[in-house]
Amino acid sequence: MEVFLIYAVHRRRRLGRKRSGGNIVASTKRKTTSGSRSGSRKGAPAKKTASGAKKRSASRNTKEERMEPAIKKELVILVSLAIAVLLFCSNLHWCGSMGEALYRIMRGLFGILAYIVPVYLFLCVCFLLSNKGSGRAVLRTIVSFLVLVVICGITSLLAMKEFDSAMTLGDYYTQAAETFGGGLFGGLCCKLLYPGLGMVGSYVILILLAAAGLVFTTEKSILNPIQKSGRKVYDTAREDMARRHEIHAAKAEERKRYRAEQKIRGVSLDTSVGDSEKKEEKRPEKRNGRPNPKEGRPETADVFTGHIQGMVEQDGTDTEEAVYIDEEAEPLKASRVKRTLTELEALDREETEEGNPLSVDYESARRQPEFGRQFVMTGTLGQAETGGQEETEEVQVPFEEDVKQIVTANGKIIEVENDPTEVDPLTAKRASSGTSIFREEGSARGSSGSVRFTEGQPAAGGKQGGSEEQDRAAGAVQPAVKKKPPRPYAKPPMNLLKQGSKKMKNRDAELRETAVKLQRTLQNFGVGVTVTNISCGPSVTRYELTPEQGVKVSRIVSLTDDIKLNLAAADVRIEAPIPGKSAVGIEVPNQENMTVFLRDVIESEEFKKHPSRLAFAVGRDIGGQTVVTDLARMPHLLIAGATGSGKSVCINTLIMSILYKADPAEVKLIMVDPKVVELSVYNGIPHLMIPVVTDPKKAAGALNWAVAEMTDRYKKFAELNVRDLKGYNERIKEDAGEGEEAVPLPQLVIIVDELSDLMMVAPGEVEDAICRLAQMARAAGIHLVLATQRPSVNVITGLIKANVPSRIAFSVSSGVDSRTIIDMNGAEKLLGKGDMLFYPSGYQKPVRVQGAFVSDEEVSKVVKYLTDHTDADYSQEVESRLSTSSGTDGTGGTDERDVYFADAGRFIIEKEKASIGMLQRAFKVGFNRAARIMDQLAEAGVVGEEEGTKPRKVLMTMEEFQDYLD
Ligand SMILES: Nc1ncnc2c1ncn2[C@@H]1O[C@H](COP(=O)(O)OP(=O)(O)OP(=O)(O)O)[C@@H](O)[C@H]1O
Repeated sequence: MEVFLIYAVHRRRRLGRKRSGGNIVASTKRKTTSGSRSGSRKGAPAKKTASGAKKRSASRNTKEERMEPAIKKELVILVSLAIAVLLFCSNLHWCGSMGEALYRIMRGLFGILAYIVPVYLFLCVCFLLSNKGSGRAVLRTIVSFLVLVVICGITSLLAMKEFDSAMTLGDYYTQAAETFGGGLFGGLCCKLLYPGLGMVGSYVILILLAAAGLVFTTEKSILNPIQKSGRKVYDTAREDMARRHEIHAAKAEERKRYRAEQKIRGVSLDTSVGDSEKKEEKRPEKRNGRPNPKEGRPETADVFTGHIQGMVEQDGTDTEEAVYIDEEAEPLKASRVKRTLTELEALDREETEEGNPLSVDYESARRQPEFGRQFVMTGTLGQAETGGQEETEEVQVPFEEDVKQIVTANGKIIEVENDPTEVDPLTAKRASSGTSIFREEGSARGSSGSVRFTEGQPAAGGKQGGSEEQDRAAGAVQPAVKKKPPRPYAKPPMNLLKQGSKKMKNRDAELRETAVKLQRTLQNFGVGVTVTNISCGPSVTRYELTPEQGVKVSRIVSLTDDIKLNLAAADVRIEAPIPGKSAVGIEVPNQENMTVFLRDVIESEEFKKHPSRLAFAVGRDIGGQTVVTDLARMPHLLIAGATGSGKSVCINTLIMSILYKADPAEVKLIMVDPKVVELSVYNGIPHLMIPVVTDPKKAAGALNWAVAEMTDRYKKFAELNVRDLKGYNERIKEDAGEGEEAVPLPQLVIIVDELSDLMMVAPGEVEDAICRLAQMARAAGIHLVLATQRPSVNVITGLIKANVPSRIAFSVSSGVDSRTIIDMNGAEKLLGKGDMLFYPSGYQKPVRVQGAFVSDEEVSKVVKYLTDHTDADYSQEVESRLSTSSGTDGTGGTDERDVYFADAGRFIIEKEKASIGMLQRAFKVGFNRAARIMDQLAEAGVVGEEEGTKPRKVLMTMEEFQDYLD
């Protein structure tokens, strides 16, 4: 044991000494005291004294041993420093004759480098001392000396004018002591290299040697900094390039924005010289900022990317009124101006050929029946232009909504009888036979004549033109009487809709990370799964998991909350299992939602190639696939979801799909919007059968009309012995004789936004009509789309549900609501904003889809386009039926009061409380009937109006009520 202790102490001392001197001292001291203590314990004082002295001397010896090298080192440093300083001072001639001698030696050996030699020597000494015993340090020092020698050689070469082979090393020594040079060592290098390599070769070799020596001595690469600085230069260049790109893009953006801001600022076809001068003054302001205003007249209307720049010149006078229209922002105007400019070209050509501007006017006016609403303009030309003769002219002036007032260049004012906004200045130009018309809002430049406008018919063919010519010959104004043929349906252009960005963010890493997390989370709970597939949709990503053998699917479902917690997801929906796959789907919301723009879906092949006129661009599914369905096959659709979940947007996409796919002759729409604000925007489109119905009472009438129409259609089908609308339309086409035109029956879509409002007003009637339609209308080509915010059983009754097989569930607040809509949970986990469960008839399970998005602005643009290009074609028959049915819908009239009306009134007055539930219980009636009775009581003034959740006020006493009944 003792042996072991001694060994341990000894070892510690050795270790301590290795680590640091201080520690060694401490351990030695400890050892000494412990030794003395043990000695005293043994009780041998003499022995103790002797051994103590021995040990003290031993310790002193050790101390000395240890101190010696340190002092030596210090001494060496001090001495070398002294020598270095002495040499340095000698170089500066401060050290007398001895210093001079040293200086001469150093100059003789190293030449001009003698000044750095003292410093070099001192550094070498320090370096060698601190790396004592290291062979490599010695080698590096030697190499550094060689580097010094090589530098001396370079200095010699620099100092040398011509190489003198006769010079000895002694000459170099003495010469360098007096002049600039590399000294003896420099001379040695020159003598060795110069004869063989010449000046350049010697330089190259010496520089390379110096570089190599420096690299070896310093152990630092000299190429690294070069590389680094090269990279720096490259990076700076790249940054510069990127900045230039940015600036360029910003400029391009700015130019684009500027063009987009351009509107038609006016089109001047002025020809008078005086006016052209005035315009000269205006020009700089109008041109300001425009890109390259052209001079002279272009051959054709100049069309460049997204813009049209037209320039019109008359009688050789450059009027330089350019037309700037953003084709994207104002496609209607753009196309109109394009057309008008082409016509003007043709007109001017004809003017040149025939020299008769007036006849050209009529010809060109006749050539454009597509402007639709047209006017016959008659007027008297001013004296100045006609040379004192008064002339009456007629011209077809197409519709142009922006023009407020028209004043001819010569100061004529055109009075517009109908609506002054319906005049196109470009076409009006023709009226003044070569003189121009200048548009200026609210200003007139004197008047010497007037032009009167009367609403007329569009010129149709040569017949009309002929009569106009006769009229002109007679100088009389004849309003046209021919019935206006309907304008053909012009499908709205695609650029009215917004396009989504095609760029997809690379989310691979994120998806993989989530998949690993998901797998690990389930494994932590003892559920072994493997993620086999990931489908990344616009708003949700589905991870498909394959459970290991023996894992129950229900265990995965029960871990929903833990998955949510571990993935930090707002909500996850588990589809266990995915229909048709042996996998469980876990749907995790994306961090960033991607909007699916309607245009992208409408432009997809699926939609374009869809044969049905009722193709409905629904959106994109979880795999990013476009979902397009056929409303005719659904055949009725129920859309339900909480407020703000995306129902109205969905209805808008459905309507827009129809507008982009079907002609009004093929599909007609009836829209019911008790909320007033949602669908009223569509008023005026040619597909509408009647203006959007906003009165819930009329809505019941509209549904009843649809039932009557359905019955009527079935009768027609029976007459022709066909089964459905398709068969009927084919048959009448076949049966139509030559020259006869078959009028096919259109498909009819009835859209109700907010069914609950209708159910409140006329529950029985609405439910009956809906059920009858839902049961039978498919073959008659009548389809229902019902939307509601309240997925309660009072609104979506069992009957309605049974007869409306296709459903779309948007986000709802509870599983109960979800079950009311799609008979299963799931919609409560949706994210809102168009995230839907799409469950058309024929599907086994609902499919999660991100609905297409169309904004209100896009809808307004499309509607405006349609109202501008086609006429609304409302059915007078349906309208008149609705207006007569609104008062007798069976809910409000006193004749149709419920049999319980009087009893219910008395009951409520007695209880002094008016609640539908109370009536239900007291009279054992259903909610709808009780609500109807309550409405009748409110109408009679027995109870007040609904006040949200508060009960209605009771307003009559029993006597008053009795008086009322009497
Ligand atoms: N498919 C979609 N893509 C992106 N955002 C959508 C989508 N559908 C709806 N939204 C967003 O949700 C908002 C509300 O949508 P919407 O007006 O259709 O809800 P709603 O269910 O009709 O509400 P309410 O019943 O109160 O009228 C929209 O303004 C839009 O910002």
